[in-house]
Amino acid sequence: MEDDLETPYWHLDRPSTRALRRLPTLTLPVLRLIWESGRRPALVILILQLGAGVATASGLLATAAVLDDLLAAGAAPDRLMAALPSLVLVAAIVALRGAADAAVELARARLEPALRRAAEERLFAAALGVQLADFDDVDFYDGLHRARDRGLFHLDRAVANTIDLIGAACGVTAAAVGLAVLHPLLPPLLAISVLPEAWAVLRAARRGYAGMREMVTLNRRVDMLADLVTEREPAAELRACQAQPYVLSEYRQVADVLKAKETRVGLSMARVRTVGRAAGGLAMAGVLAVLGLMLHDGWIALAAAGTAVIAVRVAATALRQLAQAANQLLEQFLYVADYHDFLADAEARKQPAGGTAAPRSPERVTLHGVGFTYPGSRRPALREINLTIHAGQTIALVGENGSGKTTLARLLAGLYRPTRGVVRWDGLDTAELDQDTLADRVVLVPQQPVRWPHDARTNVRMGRHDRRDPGDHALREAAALAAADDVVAGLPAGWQTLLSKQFRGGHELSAGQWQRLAVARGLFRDGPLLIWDEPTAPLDAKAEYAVYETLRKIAGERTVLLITHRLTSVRHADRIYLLHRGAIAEEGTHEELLALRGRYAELYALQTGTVKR
Ligand SMILES: Nc1ncnc2c1ncn2[C@@H]1O[C@H](COP(=O)(O)OP(=O)(O)OP(=O)(O)O)[C@@H](O)[C@H]1O
Repeated sequence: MEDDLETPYWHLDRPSTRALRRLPTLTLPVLRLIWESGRRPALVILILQLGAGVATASGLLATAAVLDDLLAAGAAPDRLMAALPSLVLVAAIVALRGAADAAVELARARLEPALRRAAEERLFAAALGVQLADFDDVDFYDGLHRARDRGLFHLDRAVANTIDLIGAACGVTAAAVGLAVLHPLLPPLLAISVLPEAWAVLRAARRGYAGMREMVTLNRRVDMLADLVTEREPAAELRACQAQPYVLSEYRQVADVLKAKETRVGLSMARVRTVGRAAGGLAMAGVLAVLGLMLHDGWIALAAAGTAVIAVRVAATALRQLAQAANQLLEQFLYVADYHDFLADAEARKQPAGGTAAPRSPERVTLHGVGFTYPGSRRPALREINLTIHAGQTIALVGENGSGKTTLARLLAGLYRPTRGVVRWDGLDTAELDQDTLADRVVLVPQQPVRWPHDARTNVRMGRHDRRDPGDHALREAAALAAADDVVAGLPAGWQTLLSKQFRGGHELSAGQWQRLAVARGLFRDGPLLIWDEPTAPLDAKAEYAVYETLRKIAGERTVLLITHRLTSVRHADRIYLLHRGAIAEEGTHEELLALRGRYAELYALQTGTVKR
């Protein structure tokens, strides 16, 4: 198990040091995103941070003036009166700084949601813009999930940290400038006083970063287990298999290793910080001693020395914040790099828009020597497929599990592009057709339809969401033809019933009821080429009969491609293709295939109980 944890099969994302090296180049896209999504609040924040820096520097100088007046010779009331204007100035600057900090908070409240929204939309648009085959590409899929689950989250925090970083940098600079004005020797003294702690913070950051890289895969495994334990989908089977103890023990194995690693890294970071703090204390004592000497030898006035002590403390605090923000940014940029890599990858995969419009209602769909291999697979899922479908025909695809039926249906629907050969619509290569118009002509009712977490109406209308349907006539007709009207009639709020148990008031349907809605969705979509992939598998006999009646009614007006394991349902098809291991093994009408006495005849005999023993 330990070995499995170190080199696990679920280790898809290899953590790398690239983010560290790419830090400068990664900052640019983040800044661009800030600029594009929240220019005004970003500018306000920048100006306010600079203003706060100037206020800090002037505050220090005004403090020096106050001390100067207070420490001058003369009666105490006179000295106080002399210091009063500078005191008022210090108070005003402190108030201004406070106001600037509050205004930064307000601007942040505007910037961060705007940025999150923009980043999310980019990710969604990129994911929606790629082709189906990209989702079968493990690298792409993993990149998408890293970008979604961690990239977005850390992008948000990276922006917050960038703001803190700028604020802290302004604070350090302001303190250094204030000190330089008091005496040119003071900024180097400041540097000496903060160096040990800066070293410690950076060193601790590097250890934390290295530890985080080690733990990426373990955390990923815990995330996977968390999904398994908390999601609704696996909940039933997990319990039915009584797999709870197994899942919990698997969690413990990973979590124990994770805990040990986290503790080791945490302790090591704490040790480095403690050493840094101790060294920082010593350095500060040294600085104070040097200040004392300067004071003793008359290099610096008492008031300036007092201010210098305040300035060094201000700078040390700001520097600590700066190092902390930089430290967190190092980690966050690793994930931000994932986000940007995903966007770049999706952009490269995006299909160029345009091309010739697909025929409105193709007369002939032909496949010439078509083959298809899934990304990352060695064995082709389809080989040398040659077939022609004429308008108005009903074609059936049959064959054993895994023989390639769904893959072929998706190729015909234009969802996959052949890796060999060509698909033509009326002689036109579909790869060169405008993909939007191609998709527009196709209706696909898939094997596992989406259960849209919306109301029943939207579930059906989603087939063609922009279809105008005054009075819901088409909606009701599609529902009646798919035997989905009964389902809707039984819902507590009819068409308005929310179909998702994940939300309050949601209603759950049975597998067959969902399937009826999916068939209704396909009928509502309407189009010249209908592809039905196992449309009736979970349906009861009555609903199945209704669906096949509908199919028979619309056959002739539409071209229908039907995939099913129930051979009795395809007897009337104009042509039946039997797939075996990705190739067409037999083809013909039902009678021709029976006469062949091959695989089809054997399967048919098995299903109808007429098999000879
Ligand atoms: N997303 C995928 N990535 C890689 N290989 C896949 C993918 N989907 C299917 N395959 C493989 O392609 C082959 C054909 O699968 P396909 O789903 O087309 O079969 P099918 O005939 O529709 O099966 P069934 O009757 O079980 O629905 C199978 O060997 C399967 O393992």
